Formats: sequence, C-alpha cells, structure tokens
Amino acid sequence: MTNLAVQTPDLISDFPKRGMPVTIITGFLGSGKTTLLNQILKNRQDLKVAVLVNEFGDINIDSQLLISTEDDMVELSNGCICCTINEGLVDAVYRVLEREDRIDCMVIETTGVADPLPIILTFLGTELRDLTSLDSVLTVVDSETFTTDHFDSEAALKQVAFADIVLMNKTDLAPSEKVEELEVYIRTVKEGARILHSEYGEVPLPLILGVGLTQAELFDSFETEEKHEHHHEHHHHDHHHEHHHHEHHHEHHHHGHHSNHLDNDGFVSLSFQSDRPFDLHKFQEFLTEEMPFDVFRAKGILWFEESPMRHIFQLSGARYELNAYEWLTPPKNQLVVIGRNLDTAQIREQLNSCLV
Ligand SMILES: Nc1nc2c(ncn2[C@@H]2O[C@H](COP(=O)(O)OP(=O)(O)OP(=O)(O)O)[C@@H](O)[C@H]2O)c(=O)[nH]1
Repeated sequence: MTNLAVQTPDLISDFPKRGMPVTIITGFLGSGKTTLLNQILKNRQDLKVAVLVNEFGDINIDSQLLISTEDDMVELSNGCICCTINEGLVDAVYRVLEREDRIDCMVIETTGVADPLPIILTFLGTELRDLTSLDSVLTVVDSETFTTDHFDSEAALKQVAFADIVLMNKTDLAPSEKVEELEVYIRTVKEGARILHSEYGEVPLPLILGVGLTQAELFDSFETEEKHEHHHEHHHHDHHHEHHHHEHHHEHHHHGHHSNHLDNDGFVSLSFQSDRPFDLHKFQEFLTEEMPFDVFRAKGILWFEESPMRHIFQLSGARYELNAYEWLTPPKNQLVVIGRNLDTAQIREQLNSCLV
C-alpha cells in the first residue's frame, strides 16, 4: 500500500508529492487513446505502469488491442462510466494499490464519451486523494476531425477544458494549417495547457508522464459545484442505458460525482457477439450501404468465413480499416458500434443477417 501514515494538515500543497502518480487519458471517440497507451507500454522501458481501461459498452475490445506483457498490469472497469465510475474505478484503483509488486505509475484510459470531471474528482475528492497523486489529465485530440463545434458534444469540449496536456494526434491526416488553427482554438478553450503533436501517439514519455501538471486546488470549486448539482439531479435522473452495478468491498464512500453527458450528447453503444463468422461480402455491403450515418465509431475483432485470420476492425468517423492477424483464441465475432440516436435493434438485425 502507498504511504498512509503521513498525514499533513495541508493536503493540497503537499498533494503532488504523495502517493502513486496517476495520468488520466481522455479524448473523444477514436482520437487515439488506445494507440497512445500502446506507445506508452512499448516505450516504458523499466517503468512499471498499471493500465486501467474503462469502456463504454459491454465488450472490452480495447483491452484485447493493448500490447501488454506479463509484466504490465491491465485492470478493467467496464460499464457505463457515469453510473459505475465510483464503484468500478475506485475498486480497480484499490486492486492496483493493494498489489505487492512495484508499480511506478497508473494510466487510466477513459471512454471517448466521458465527461472527465467525475473521473478527476474521483481522484481529488474521495479518499483516493490521500493514496494517489493526480499527475496530469491528458486529452487526445483527432487533428483531422476535431472542429470548433467539438462534435456537438459537451463531453468533447470538457475533455479539452480540463486538460493539462493536449495531444494533437493524427497530424499525418491533417494539413498543417488546420493543425495550427486548431491549436489556436484549443488555447482559447484551455489557456496554459501543454500542447503536443503526434502521429499514432508517438511522443517522448517524459513529456507526458511524471510531469506533475495537475493543480488540485483548481478543482476544489468544481467539486463543490458538482456536489451541489448532484444533490439536485439525484431525484429526477433516469437511467436510459443498460449498466451493471458492482458490489463494493472497500471501506470507502462514494461522493456520487455524476454526469448526464450520455443524455446530453445522445450517444448509444451497441455490442454484438457471435460464434458464427460473417460473410465478408455481406459485411462490406452493410458497411457501405446500410450502416447509419450516425455511427461515429466502431471497433471489433472480426471473423470472416473467407479468411483464417483474425481481423481488427476500426472505424472512426468516415475512415475505417481492417487489419489481419493470427488468431490466438478460438475465432468469434465481437463488435462495438457507437453513435447518436441509433436504432440498435435494426443494426443488430442487419449484423445478424451478415452472419453465415
Ligand atoms: N492515420 C492515423 N491513424 C491513427 C492515429 N492514431 C490512431 N489512429 C487510428 O485511429 C483509430 C482509433 O484509434 P484508437 O487508439 O483506438 O482510438 P481511441 O481514442 O482509443 O478510441 P475509443 O476508445 O473508441 O474512443 C485506429 O484505427 C488507429 O489506428 C494517427 O496518428 N494517424
């Protein structure tokens, strides 16, 4: 366990020196968070990094796309972030802290539609504040697709507004004038953020880990505000989406930081699994002719009858790619589709009819 014994009265000014450094990676759907995590895992050298992945959807595709060795620790907190963030995330953090082997830092990947504030406050506002030290909030931005309307998503704007570091990723896809303009805009949203550029999340690790950039005191006012808001929301908030509640075994209490970003932004996630392969031709037809325009993001591990390979499918905005690898497990289909106002029953039916 981290140092619990030393309690100083002035937690705020002392905070950066205490506990395990935590980096929160946020960024809109498909901006390159998992790609960045893979870069961190590849280049970490002797640094022991615990990785926590929170996914929006029932299937954990991201964890299967992470390059991790036995040495790395990957913990999952699955489910809807706005409902289970405290239970799932706090439990996962405790599991890391309780491990006996050395861990130098923790990196948390949030879901693309997450409002980062409840996550930040989970570290600054609960007892985790005494056990961990929030190092920075890093927001990955897709330099090609991000515009000043930030996808009409409050969460996407907040992700930039709360960033200590903004990683302008996918610069290979955007003309340099667009990158420059976007950088000017980002500075208007978050003055003083460290702005870095990258392709495929390639960035020197000392610029993003162990940087001590989060100023905990800045969040104190938000915390009070959020608690206040939550108090009012509590009585009339409807949960429209499926979620799982985890039992909680630690002696800590929830502050109930809550965001209604899903209602505001209208994102829906569909998970599809099958032990039967897809017909490649039918699946391609689904992609090009049937898939609704409102699908913003899809990712999956796909099995086609025509191929003995494991296909990683990535769709982000208007682009998609399909890369082939060897199967290391018995083949099956796993796909997550995320978008706005989706008719999930219809998409499920369409996918079912692509199966052989
Ligand atoms: N061309 C290009 N593609 C990139 C870059 N970074 C990531 N990608 C691709 O963008 C797609 C999405 O990347 P991910 O890292 O999965 O994005 P993410 O932010 O983790 O996505 P979600 O977790 O679904 O929100 C993948 O197909 C990546 O290969 C980049 O710098 N350039």
